[in-house]
Amino acid sequence: MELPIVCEADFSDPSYSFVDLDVLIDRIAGDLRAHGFSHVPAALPEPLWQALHAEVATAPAGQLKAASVGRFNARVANSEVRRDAILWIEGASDAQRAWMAFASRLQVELNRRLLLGLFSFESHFAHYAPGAFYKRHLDAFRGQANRRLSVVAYLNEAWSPEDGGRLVLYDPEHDETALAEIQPEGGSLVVFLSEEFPHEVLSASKDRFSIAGWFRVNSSNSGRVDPPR
Ligand SMILES: O=C(O)CCC(=O)C(=O)O
Ligand SMILES: [Fe+2]
Repeated sequence: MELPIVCEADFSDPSYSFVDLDVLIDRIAGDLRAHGFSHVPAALPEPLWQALHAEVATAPAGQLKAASVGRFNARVANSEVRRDAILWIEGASDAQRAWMAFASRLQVELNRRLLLGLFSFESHFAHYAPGAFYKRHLDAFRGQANRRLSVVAYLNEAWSPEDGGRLVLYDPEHDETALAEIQPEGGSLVVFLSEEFPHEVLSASKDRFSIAGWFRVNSSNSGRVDPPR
């Protein structure tokens, strides 16, 4: 589930490659530096997000599991908090490997530019059936967690404002203030500091598909001071 990045081999269909990856990563890094979050519409190549959409939308019944909340052995399904169903991405297809190769590149480049110390990446498909939501939450608990950066990619064709399903990002200082309300349009990408931004997923009137992922720092080092000389 949690895979240290070991290589950047490109296994994938050439139509999955990013045309201007450096420009995209520069933009994400600049936004993170200035605001702590980034929203880039039409970030992913269309053939890639469409292939990912096809995988999750046609997954055999029962492959996606009710998502849970809480940490470690306290994890429980809690349908009052979230109602999505998830499937972990572990490289089962060219499209999954292309997504993971993108995440790997993002990890390396953001570490280089922002010194975030990102160490590993995990991500899952998510399906929000009509009416499903994810109430306001933080992806990491300040001080304890090793989730440092959250990434969400949307996989929905022809989404319109009336369909609902927006991601609302709240201001870390005034958590009644919405900083951004993001439509889950296919190919768009949202990246934000996991410990900083409370956020929620509003219910939608149709099926909503996405990928949610997290970069972690190395838990065996986090919070430790340097050893004495
Ligand atoms: O799908 C989204 O817009 C965000 C999902 C989310 O917040 C999560 O899975 O933690
Ligand atoms: Fe979240």
